[in-house]
Amino acid sequence: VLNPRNFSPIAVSAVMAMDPVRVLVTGAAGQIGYALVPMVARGAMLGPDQPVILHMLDIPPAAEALEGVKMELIDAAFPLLKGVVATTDVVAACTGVNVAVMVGGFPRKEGMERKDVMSKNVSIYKSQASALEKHAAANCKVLVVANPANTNALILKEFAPSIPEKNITCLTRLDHNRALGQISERLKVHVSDVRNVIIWGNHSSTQYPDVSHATVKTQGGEKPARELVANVEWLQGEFIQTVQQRGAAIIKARKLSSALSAASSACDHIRDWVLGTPEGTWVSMGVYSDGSYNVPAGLIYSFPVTCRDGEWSIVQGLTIDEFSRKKLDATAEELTEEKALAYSCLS
Ligand SMILES: NC(=O)c1ccc[n+]([C@@H]2O[C@H](COP(=O)([O-])OP(=O)(O)OC[C@H]3O[C@@H](n4cnc5c(N)ncnc54)[C@H](O)[C@@H]3O)[C@@H](O)[C@H]2O)c1
Ligand SMILES: O=C(O)C[C@H](O)C(=O)O
Repeated sequence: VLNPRNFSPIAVSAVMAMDPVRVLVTGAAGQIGYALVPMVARGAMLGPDQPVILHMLDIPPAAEALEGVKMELIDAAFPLLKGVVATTDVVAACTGVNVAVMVGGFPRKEGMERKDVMSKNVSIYKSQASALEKHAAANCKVLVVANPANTNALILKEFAPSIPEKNITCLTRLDHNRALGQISERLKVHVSDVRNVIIWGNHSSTQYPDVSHATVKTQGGEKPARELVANVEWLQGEFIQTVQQRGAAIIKARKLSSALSAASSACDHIRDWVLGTPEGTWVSMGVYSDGSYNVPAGLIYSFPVTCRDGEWSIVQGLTIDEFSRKKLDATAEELTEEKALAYSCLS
């Protein structure tokens, strides 16, 4: 995938003349898909100058709806959109894709725990892993959105051994953005002035939204968010629970899971991965653990990362206090259990 930030203005116009990037969205007839594909076609994912070809996959019962989404994409006359593949054939969907956003699956309904949806989803991810491995472009970047996102990504990684493990990630950027949003609401500051929150672990209610290193831009300079909030009880209680439970709160309110915020955060995730994170800013991504921060290796776990030249790196050297340590370990434990459960569903 091209990185327009590496080009001079003259070369950026050369990028326009280069090949479009092929972006796969699975579950494209669903509600996240419907919010996501226009964002991709408008350049919110890969930049305002990068042409794209959308590959949209869904299952046969959704084929007619998928065709309708394709009709709307044509009707919207997006200048960056150079083609649309709408299919129920996984091979056609995966062929030649540079970016794969895996949204397809069975969503959690009100009252369901995430574990309830696991068995329905891990078998989908096992079979789609093989299709991506065989047919996607070399170096395809994969983002798994469908829940259980971390464990689906892990299954995809395990059953697509020829895709580099660094290329398989899951979405915790929505949780990251939710944490930024809560701090901005509390302090009545603009959300873009808050940075460097961290989501550790699972995209579930055991995730640990951590503001220990977060800062807020003020007229007097950059200040620690903790100092400005000045309420440890709120930070260690209500704030964490609100972010952990936000997905459930949206389901309760909408009777559907979050869609526009999930789609927007998926664009943020890929954009920063491909184009790089701003200097001094990190974001949260679910990535394959290398044992950093004593998180067990071999899990897809959300860490603070910076991105450059299309590669993410885990931010190293952050101090972890005793409160945080317990939270990091609890969410790792849940992921270890999910991994075992996923394998038992597959066998
Ligand atoms: N990681 C996150 O932050 C996050 C946030 C919100 C939702 N989600 C998850 O994203 C997923 C999608 O949510 P949604 O609201 O769009 O659901 P949805 O039910 O509206 O859409 C899912 C789509 O996937 C399709 N699908 C089912 N099986 C498929 C398969 N094998 N291949 C391709 N497509 C398939 C369905 O037909 C449907 O069109 C859910 O698992 C949801 O829990 C994750
Ligand atoms: O929790 C869910 O299933 C919904 C989704 O993952 C979300 O965070 O909004």
